[in-house]
Amino acid sequence: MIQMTLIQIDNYGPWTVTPTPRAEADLQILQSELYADLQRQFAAKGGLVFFTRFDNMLAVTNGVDMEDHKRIQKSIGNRYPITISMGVGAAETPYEAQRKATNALQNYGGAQSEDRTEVLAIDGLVKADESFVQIAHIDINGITDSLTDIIPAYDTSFIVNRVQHFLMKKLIEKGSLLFFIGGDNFMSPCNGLNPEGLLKIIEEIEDEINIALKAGVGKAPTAEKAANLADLALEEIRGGFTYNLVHVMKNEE
Ligand SMILES: Nc1nc2c(ncn2[C@@H]2O[C@H](COP(=O)(O)OP(=O)(O)OP(=O)(O)O)[C@@H](O)[C@H]2O)c(=O)[nH]1
Repeated sequence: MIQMTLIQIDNYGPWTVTPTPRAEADLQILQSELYADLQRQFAAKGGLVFFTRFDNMLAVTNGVDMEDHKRIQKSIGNRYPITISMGVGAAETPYEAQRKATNALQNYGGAQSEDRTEVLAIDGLVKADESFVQIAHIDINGITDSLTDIIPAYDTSFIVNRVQHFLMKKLIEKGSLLFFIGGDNFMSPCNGLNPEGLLKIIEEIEDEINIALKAGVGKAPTAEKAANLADLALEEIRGGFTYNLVHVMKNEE
């Protein structure tokens, strides 16, 4: 079972334009600092936050309990000019877990409802003995040599965004999520997706847009361990220890 948390800034839209539109640079600083702050606090408990849309962030939070969520929520409220509400859900697939988390929060009212602040809506938490996270770290082959050092930076960004769209569209059909994490890298919480299914998606994308991908897959009880195993599996592909385009590493504990 995987646990996903939706982190939503309370009543953020109206706040950004009250009393007049706030300087965009200040909003970018706030969003970036909030993301880093949440990443640090959830990572301390083995979680992993994806910036998603910044006003709405999704995190894999296996091992992060109700008290942990409350403490993080209170800490943000103490130090920021905004507050956050959170929804938590658990399921066999990441898509279903985030759907439950979102629905739990939506039941407390709208994102811009003035009556809804610092809500913690828990649909379900993963039990320790059922905690399982599968994460794929997906990377574009040789982007530095083939694109970054060759074509204009914006054109490379366009291609990376196109790859992201194709991956999201194909992975959502398997109940998996996909997040851009920087450079030419994506992470996919993908409980329930077998390596053959991921390989098929990689092959389809190469056929459709001529972009070669590779993926390390990590399986562990927490996001932190699964992501690290995915990184190690990806390094094994880079290092030529395997010629597979999808390489899996499991938690040995
Ligand atoms: N967030 C994140 N970014 C990474 C990671 N590894 C690389 N990057 C980013 O991705 C960019 C490209 O790095 P690489 O993927 O190693 O370069 P590459 O040219 O694709 O080489 P290969 O991946 O070996 O084919 C770097 O400039 C970083 O911005 C990672 O593990 N996490």
